[in-house]
Formats: sequence, C-alpha cells, structure tokens
Amino acid sequence: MKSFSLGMIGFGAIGRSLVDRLNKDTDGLDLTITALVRHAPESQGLSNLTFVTDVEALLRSKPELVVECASQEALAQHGPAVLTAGVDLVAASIGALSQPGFEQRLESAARKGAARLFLPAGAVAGIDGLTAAKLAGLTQVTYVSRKPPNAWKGTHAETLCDLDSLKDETLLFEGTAREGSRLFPKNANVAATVALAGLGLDDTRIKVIADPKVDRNCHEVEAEGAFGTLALRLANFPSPDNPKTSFLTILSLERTVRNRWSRIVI
Ligand SMILES: NC(=O)C1=CN([C@@H]2O[C@H](COP(=O)(O)OP(=O)(O)OC[C@H]3O[C@@H](n4cnc5c(N)ncnc54)[C@H](O)[C@@H]3O)[C@@H](O)[C@H]2O)C=CC1
Ligand SMILES: O=C([O-])CC(=O)C(=O)O
Repeated sequence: MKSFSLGMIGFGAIGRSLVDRLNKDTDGLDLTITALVRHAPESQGLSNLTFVTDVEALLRSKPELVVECASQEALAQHGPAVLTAGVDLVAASIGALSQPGFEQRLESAARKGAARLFLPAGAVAGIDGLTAAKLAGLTQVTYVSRKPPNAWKGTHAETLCDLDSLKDETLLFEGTAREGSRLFPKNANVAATVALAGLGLDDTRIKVIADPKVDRNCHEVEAEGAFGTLALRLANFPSPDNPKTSFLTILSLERTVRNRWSRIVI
C-alpha cells in the first residue's frame, strides 16, 4: 500500500473537518497526518493523527505536503521554515501575503528549498479563469464580501457598529485588497486570493459588508480585460464549526490535497 504523510498547521474548524473528510476515503493510501497546534490535546482518538507543537517536529514527520489552516500569523511564523525544508505548502491564510515583503520572503524560502507554495481558491471560485485572464491583461477587478453579522463577531467590525442590532447591510470596509485582508484576517483572505490571481493587492478594490438579510457567506467577483468580462456570485454555507469560514474552503483544501496524489488533476 502506498503511503502519504500529510502535515497540517492548525486544527480548528477547517483542520478537523479536512481530516474527517480525508479519512472517510483515503483513495487506497495509507494516510498519516501530523498537525502542528499550539497545545496538543491529551487524546484525540484517531490512530493516524499525531499532534506536535513545534515546526521542527512537524518537519521530522517528513510530510509530502503541508496544509496551513490556522491563521495569517501562523503562516508568517511557520511558512518560510516549511518551504526552506523543501516541503510544498498549501496556504489558506493567503491574506498574510499582504504584509510588506512577506510574499518575497515566501518565494525566496521556496527557491532555497526547491519547494512550491500553493494558493488555493478557498472560499471563492473562478480563480483559474481570473489568473488565466491576467496573462492577456486585466483592466478592472472588484470583490465584495457579504456575510451575516455573526460572522463578523470578534473582529475589527465590532469597533465599527453594533453587530447585534443591524437592520440593514452595513459597509465595514471599502478600499484595497491589501488593507482589507489585513484588517479582517479571519474573514477576508479571499480578497487577497482574488488580488494575487488578478490585478494585485493594491489595484483590486474590495467592499466588506455585514448583512443581516443573508444567512450565507457571499462572495462576488467582477473582472474586465482583454479576455472579456467575468461576474461571479457565490452564496456559501458557513462551516458548521465556524461562521466566518465557508464550507467550500474545506472542500477546496480537500481537493488540493487529493490532487496531490491523483493521476488526473482538475
Ligand atoms: N482562503 C480562504 O478562502 C479562507 C481562509 N481561511 C483561513 O483559515 C484560517 C483557519 O480557519 P478556521 O479553521 O475556520 O479557524 P478556527 O479558528 O476554527 O481554527 C484555527 C485554528 O488554528 C489555530 N492556530 C492559530 N494560530 C496558530 C499558530 N500560530 N500555531 C498553531 N495553531 C494556530 C487556532 O488555535 C485554531 O485552533 C482562518 O483564520 C483564515 O486565515 C478561512 C476561511 C477561508
Ligand atoms: O470562508 C469565507 O467565506 C471567506 C473567509 O473567511 C476569508 O476569506 O478569510
């Protein structure tokens, strides 16, 4: 039986669900998983899952791929070490790349380790088309994030409005993808994904909205360029364990991991 060693950084809503889903069908592989967490739980009940608390221990497990699904801070803290060690990395907290110089740091770590950093679509879609369209020139890309008020709890939004008493949609932020993904690190990684695929962090305009009239995490992307036009709207179910995170994010990471061992990659 072929084996596959998967590393993870973070084991919250995305991490738990990703492991459950991969374990339901390992495509005939002997899958072992090592997850880097802040505090290892006393017991976890899965025979193929080990918790570690430092990146050196994660790397000692000889992962063939590491998935970061923790936070922008965790990607900044551990991403360069993983890549320098020659291990490919899939990052969910893509907004971290809006920190000045961090994208370059990751690139140089990846070059040093001959590894690659993968930026998955996560909660959004159309990233393949957008980044292909970029090759012939884009003139405009806009992104709107619209989530129910409870998705904005515990974020910068609470300093802007009383989320519990919102009656109408409320604009929390309008500006560049760079600023928006920094202000809302748990909610606006998609802004950075759209920007990196398309016009860049400083030329992609975004709006961030709390809307009591929706019960889904909605993402709208519009783009224009030499390819034509694109208009995309997603109304994602939130993940059962974290209202900020769309269920589609977990599926996107699952697809990225499965692509790693698939013979046909789509
Ligand atoms: N690209 C995308 O479309 C999306 C990206 N995300 C990113 O994924 C992250 C995780 O999402 P969820 O699992 O829903 O959040 P969560 O809050 O349920 O779980 C995150 C886990 O990571 C842990 N963690 C945070 N920093 C860490 C560190 N430095 N070292 C070790 N563990 C650390 C936390 O303690 C927590 O257990 C979000 O914060 C966001 O950055 C989330 C949704 C969509
Ligand atoms: O999961 C979502 O809907 C989007 C999200 O949290 C992010 O972009 O960070």
